[in-house]
Amino acid sequence: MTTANPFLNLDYEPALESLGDDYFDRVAAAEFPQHTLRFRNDDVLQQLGLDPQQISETDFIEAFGQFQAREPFLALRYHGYQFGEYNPWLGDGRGFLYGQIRGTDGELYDFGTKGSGTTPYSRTADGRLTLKGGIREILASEALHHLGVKTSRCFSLIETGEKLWRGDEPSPTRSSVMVRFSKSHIRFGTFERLYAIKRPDLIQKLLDHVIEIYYPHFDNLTDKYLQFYTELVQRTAELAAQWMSVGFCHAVLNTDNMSITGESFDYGPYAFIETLDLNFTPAYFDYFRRYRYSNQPSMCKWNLEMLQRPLSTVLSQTEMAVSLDTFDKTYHGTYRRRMLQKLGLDDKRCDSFDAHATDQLLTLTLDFLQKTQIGYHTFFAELRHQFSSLWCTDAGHILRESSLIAEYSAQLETWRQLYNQLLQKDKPESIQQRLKSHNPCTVITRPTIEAVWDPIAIENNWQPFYELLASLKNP
Ligand SMILES: Nc1ncnc2c1ncn2[C@@H]1O[C@H](COP(=O)(O)OP(=O)(O)OP(=O)(O)O)[C@@H](O)[C@H]1O
Ligand SMILES: [Mg+2]
Repeated sequence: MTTANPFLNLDYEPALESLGDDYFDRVAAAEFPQHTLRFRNDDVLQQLGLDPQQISETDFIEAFGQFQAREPFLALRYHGYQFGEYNPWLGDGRGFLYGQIRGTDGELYDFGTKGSGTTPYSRTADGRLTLKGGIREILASEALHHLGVKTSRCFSLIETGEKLWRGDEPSPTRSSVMVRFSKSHIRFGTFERLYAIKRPDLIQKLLDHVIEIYYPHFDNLTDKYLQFYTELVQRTAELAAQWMSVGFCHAVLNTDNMSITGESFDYGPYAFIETLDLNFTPAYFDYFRRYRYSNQPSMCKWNLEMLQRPLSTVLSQTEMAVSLDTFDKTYHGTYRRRMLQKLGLDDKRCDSFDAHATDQLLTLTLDFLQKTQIGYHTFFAELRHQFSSLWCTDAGHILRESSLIAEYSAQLETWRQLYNQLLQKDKPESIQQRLKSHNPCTVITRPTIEAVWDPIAIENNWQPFYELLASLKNP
């Protein structure tokens, strides 16, 4: 069918569909009573080579709210370990793969929905996404993206005019449908399901597909499966370090929420920390604090270990165990580099000359933030705003003007001396630039999200939300 709607004329590639029906169910989208476009991601349009000026609101609504003139929609099948227990009753219960499309970078991307209606995996639930849930996912993914975290993006959010009932939102609450733009919707749990149903043939076929598309540099190697697992370990360790440094707590690191590309996605009960509280646990239903802030690296590692079971049908578990052992080194290296950048230091130079001093500085900084429980983001924003070249010449000037730390100033003496020593070795302009690019002024802590949700809920005022989004672009 030819149409004027640019979304319907894109060259969708049936990459996953071509694997055959063992991996998904063909489903239909729900019909919604209303369609109001609340968010469109013009950055992503450009990534696809589309001119935002040429794309209208109607184009978005027809394609991603009414789901016109396109098929098949594929609800992907998967299982997963949820809070440590194996759950075979999962799968896309409120979403489907809408289509796969190449970006201008030559990479293949997925459009996947959330809130588009029931599927064979909805169990007793409604297949819907609340408007607030959609807004929270937009804010998380946009914030993380601009903080340099590898993440899925929201492509569109359309309010759909239904009333939904939820235990964790005042109900009835408003409904929406989202389209997400991600590297892949194949999850660790996609492999776990194939292992549970005893289909090693399908595991190998899917693995070949994953390597061909997402790890093509290994495609011709004889040990490509092991190379893939090793790189996935590294990508996941880097992702965990990215979350930890920006103070993000995902909150539901179940294996069905872990991407086979090492990208972050599924922003449900997540929260950014406000202080360096290692036990911070955003999900109220996480009774044992399994997914607390500080446990994220070890949970990612545990998930990678569970993935060894399905992969053991094509790979030696002993070799995978050796690869998994590289997790800690990659995690600590990435975390250290990112934290030094937050302190305005050149992480590369620190590696070569001052490894001991920088490690000590980092330990002192983290100890201070943990003991005092002063604002994590406020502290780093304060470095950004108060920095002056005097800090490089005289330790006494460091944060001297800061009311935030005034009462703790004495505790910071050793820290100041060490910081000054390391700052001396760099140009003030470079330090200032690093402090600026690694420490955002706006962080979407819970109060910040509530502050933009309230005007929407009370008087349908979207302005604060759009302003907050704009501020995330220029952290
Ligand atoms: N409202 C709902 N209706 C139907 N199924 C749901 C609903 N909410 C969650 N599920 C299903 O419950 C399981 C776990 O949900 P989870 O919140 O991790 O994923 P999700 O947020 O729905 O989707 P994604 O992981 O793609 O972001 C999945 O199988 C999901 O499809
Ligand atoms: Mg999920």
